[in-house]
Amino acid sequence: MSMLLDIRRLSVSYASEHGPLQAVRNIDLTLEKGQVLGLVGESGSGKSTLVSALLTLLPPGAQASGQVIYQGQDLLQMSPAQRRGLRGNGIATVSQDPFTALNPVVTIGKQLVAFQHHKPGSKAEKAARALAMLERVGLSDPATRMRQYPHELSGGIRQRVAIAAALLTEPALLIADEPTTALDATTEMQIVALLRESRDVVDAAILFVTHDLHLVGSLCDHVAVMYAGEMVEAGPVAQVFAAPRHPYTQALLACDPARIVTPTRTLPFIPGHVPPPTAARLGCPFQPRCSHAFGPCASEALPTTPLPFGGMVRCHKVTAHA
Ligand SMILES: Nc1ncnc2c1ncn2[C@@H]1O[C@H](COP(=O)(O)OP(=O)(O)OP(=O)(O)O)[C@@H](O)[C@H]1O
Ligand code: NI
Repeated sequence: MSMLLDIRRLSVSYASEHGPLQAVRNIDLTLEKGQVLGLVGESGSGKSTLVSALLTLLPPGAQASGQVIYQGQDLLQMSPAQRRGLRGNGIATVSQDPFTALNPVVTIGKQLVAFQHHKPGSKAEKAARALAMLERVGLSDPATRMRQYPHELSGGIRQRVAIAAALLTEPALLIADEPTTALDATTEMQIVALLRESRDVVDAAILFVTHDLHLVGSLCDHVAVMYAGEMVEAGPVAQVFAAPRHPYTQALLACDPARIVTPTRTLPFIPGHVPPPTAARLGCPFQPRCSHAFGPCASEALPTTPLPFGGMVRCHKVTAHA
């Protein structure tokens, strides 16, 4: 497999009255062609900030440093024009709220044709492709859907249309940031199944952002775990789920409702709080909540330990026992 995305020492800070908010801290992350990577972490861990940085969509006042190398080019160094070209032709996104991707006053059909603006072919050919794609994402009566407006569709159908729109651009990277949060559990599983199939429709890598480890298990082959802006563990899902090394990953897995009794849609619960992004940081961010914490955890910079099958973990306890 070849490298598609190579994030190196990425840090992002937002400006605030109380000084800079360090939302993403020194993250290394890679994504290979064809991989489906789940990015997990509790609310506020910096997942969406990382996604905004790699889409170069950070708000004014935010600062990113490091490198985001996509198909050999550093996105952080590209001109806005270069990035626009790329976004239409390489990276596609599906967000939590498909309304943000769809224009409320234009029919679905017209929008799906417009999404292909940089692709060759006549309008009629593009409309035919749109129709076929709507069928492919599992919509009944796609011809009627083409004539409808976004508000005429249910949330689940809108999300399918948004995925169809993304796939029509034939992306090499599909980024889905909590695409199922607004949906009921049944529709959620249907959308996850659809995303799983999408990797065959186009030859895309998928970055799937969620706080739900259960969804990661059913969709992803790799997982990266963030905590308070830092990457704490990453690796193939099979390895990480079978033998999580970081106490935070262990706690998240232990809290996964699907692994306990009947699945619920509540967030995992670990006692304590995520440190605020304003805090100056020494040692491990999880230390105050960690039952395994010892000497160096509160004061010494986190070591990175490589794991078999390309994984890694950042934990003093792991290094001490290595
Ligand atoms: N535009 C912004 N300005 C200032 N601070 C921000 C901004 N966006 C996010 N933050 C802060 O950055 C930190 C990381 O937020 P982010 O949204 O990236 O986390 P997340 O992991 O995506 O959380 P969630 O699961 O809730 O979506 C949080 O402390 C958040 O309050
Ligand atoms: Ni988010």
